[in-house]
Amino acid sequence: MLEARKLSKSFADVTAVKNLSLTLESGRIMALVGASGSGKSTLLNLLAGFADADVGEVRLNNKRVPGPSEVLVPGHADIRLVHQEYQLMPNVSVRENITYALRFFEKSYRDFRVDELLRLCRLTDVQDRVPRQVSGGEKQRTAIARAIADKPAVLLLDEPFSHLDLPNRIIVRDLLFDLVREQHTSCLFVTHDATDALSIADTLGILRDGRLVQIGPPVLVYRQPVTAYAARMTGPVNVLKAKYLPLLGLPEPDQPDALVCLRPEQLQLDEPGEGGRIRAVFFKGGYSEVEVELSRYVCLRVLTTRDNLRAGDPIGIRLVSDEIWWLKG
Ligand SMILES: Nc1ncnc2c1ncn2[C@@H]1O[C@H](COP(=O)(O)OP(=O)(O)OP(=O)(O)O)[C@@H](O)[C@H]1O
Repeated sequence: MLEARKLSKSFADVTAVKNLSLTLESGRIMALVGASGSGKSTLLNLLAGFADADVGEVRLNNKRVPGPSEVLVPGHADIRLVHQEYQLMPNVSVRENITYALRFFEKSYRDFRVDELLRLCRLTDVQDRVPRQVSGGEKQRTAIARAIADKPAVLLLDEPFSHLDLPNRIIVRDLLFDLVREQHTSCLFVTHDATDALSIADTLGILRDGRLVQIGPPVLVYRQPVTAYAARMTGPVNVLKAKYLPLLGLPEPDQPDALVCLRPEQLQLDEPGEGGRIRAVFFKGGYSEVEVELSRYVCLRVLTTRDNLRAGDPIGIRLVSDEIWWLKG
């Protein structure tokens, strides 16, 4: 179990991580979602023992993870961090990059384990190529294979999906699932895009300005975000003042200036009502996202499978259910 206890870290006048605590259970996947500059990379460096915390500590299975100022070689034997830039050795093959991580093991085990890792990470066919001869997805899987070669307890990943196309994202997602299931590795990854995090993580945290503003099961964070920021970081959303709810057929609220969060799938297109008009239609494949102007001040996003809609068409909107989520800020 990896624990962060009240971690804080500042650089000059910037506090990158503020009083942050979290617990990563073994064999689980945690995702932390945050905008650029929210402290994601700094937190990973603290968790991996590559940066000294100003306050607080990191513990792995109840033992303190020392920072770089306390050890000769920074880092921890049971915690691995895969950087966004992969940091592979450029002049040796994919196979040798992975083998290097096992250089202290006997040759027979090393060969067996490298073959196993190549299979797990779907790299067998490109094992003899050097990094510049493989795709971005293959480079990243090489970095992951190297990181997990000697079965660390914890794998930390910085933006593992951000440079990948959809097929490669699915491969990495499946790889992380297999890792957790077969080797009981704990994974924590940070990302600015919650799309993959929602489907893969057991726990989803929202980072803002170095603080963990919310953490919980992805379904809960998605449906009950505490703030507009948490709502927006977890997917398309309509955030509006409660005083506009009567435009959707709801009664006047007691707190007109409170914010409510309506996911596009909570709304449906309806017969043209009073003044509703389509502002834009974005085709998304299996569905379209439609922006509907209900008034001068209210424009809502709605999902639909209808494909006969055009900007300018009059349209109405109704709520699929009366469940409205009120934001706290
Ligand atoms: N070595 C450093 N010196 C000074 N400031 C730093 C340093 N590293 C990070 N910061 C600052 O700390 C804050 C958090 O940075 P961090 O890189 O952790 O954020 P991030 O969420 O990973 O951002 P991104 O998604 O853009 O990589 C930022 O304001 C950044 O400018």
